[in-house]
Amino acid sequence: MLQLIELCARYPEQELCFTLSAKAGEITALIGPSGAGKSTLLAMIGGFSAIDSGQLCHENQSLLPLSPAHRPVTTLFQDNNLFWHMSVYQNIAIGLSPSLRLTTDQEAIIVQVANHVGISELLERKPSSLSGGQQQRVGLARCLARRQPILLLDEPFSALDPALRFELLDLLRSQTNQLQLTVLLVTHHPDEAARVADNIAFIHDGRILEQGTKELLAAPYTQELKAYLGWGSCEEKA
Ligand SMILES: Nc1ncnc2c1ncn2[C@@H]1O[C@H](COP(=O)(O)OP(=O)(O)OP(=O)(O)O)[C@@H](O)[C@H]1O
Repeated sequence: MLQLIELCARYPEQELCFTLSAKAGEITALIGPSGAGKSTLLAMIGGFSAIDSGQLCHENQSLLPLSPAHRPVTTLFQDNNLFWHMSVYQNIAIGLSPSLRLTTDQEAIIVQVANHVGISELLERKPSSLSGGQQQRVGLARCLARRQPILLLDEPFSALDPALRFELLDLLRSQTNQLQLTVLLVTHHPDEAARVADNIAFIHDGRILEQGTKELLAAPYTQELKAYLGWGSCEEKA
């Protein structure tokens, strides 16, 4: 279980404070308007953003004393940080060993993960020769190969067309179940949250204003979530 208890960061413009629990094998979607604090929340968990107070625990151990490299966390961004001069295989390998010197076990992990995400045929190619969807599969493979229990995704598939987005979300869903990952997914698409998330947290002005299952999207409680979803007065009355 990943637990955030009043985990706060204070900036001159805004205070962000989050209380959230996320279980292994589950996807929590973080939705909310631009500037609400979604990406900063992921950065706080990953250790890339300052924390002023509160608790951050995984399996009852505090992550706060740990540097980013030592946290049980891996992150995938929309810009997947692939290295263009390296092969797909090397791009996955670098997530396991910066020197690219791999053990036999690590080599086996790469082959297995490539198979799971459907890029076995692409391992010798360079990322520049791949489609956007294939590149994001490689980025996801790099994250999965690291075998970290917490996977953070910041709008990873936003640039893809809807069919491809859903295909990759379904892949994420199956890998979350299979590897019992704890997944936090930032998305600007409520339809993505509805498709794959076990839980949805609506973030507004640095706080989680509402959370629940996907029913939240059909029956929002606060005016802020209604406004975010684009509900007008007609829908509210219906
Ligand atoms: N390093 C920082 N310095 C100052 N303010 C910061 C810093 N990091 C985050 N913030 C504050 O946190 C707010 C939330 O930003 P964040 O990028 O997390 O929002 P977001 O919900 O991910 O937005 P978007 O959907 O547009 O990516 C910012 O508007 C800013 O007030």
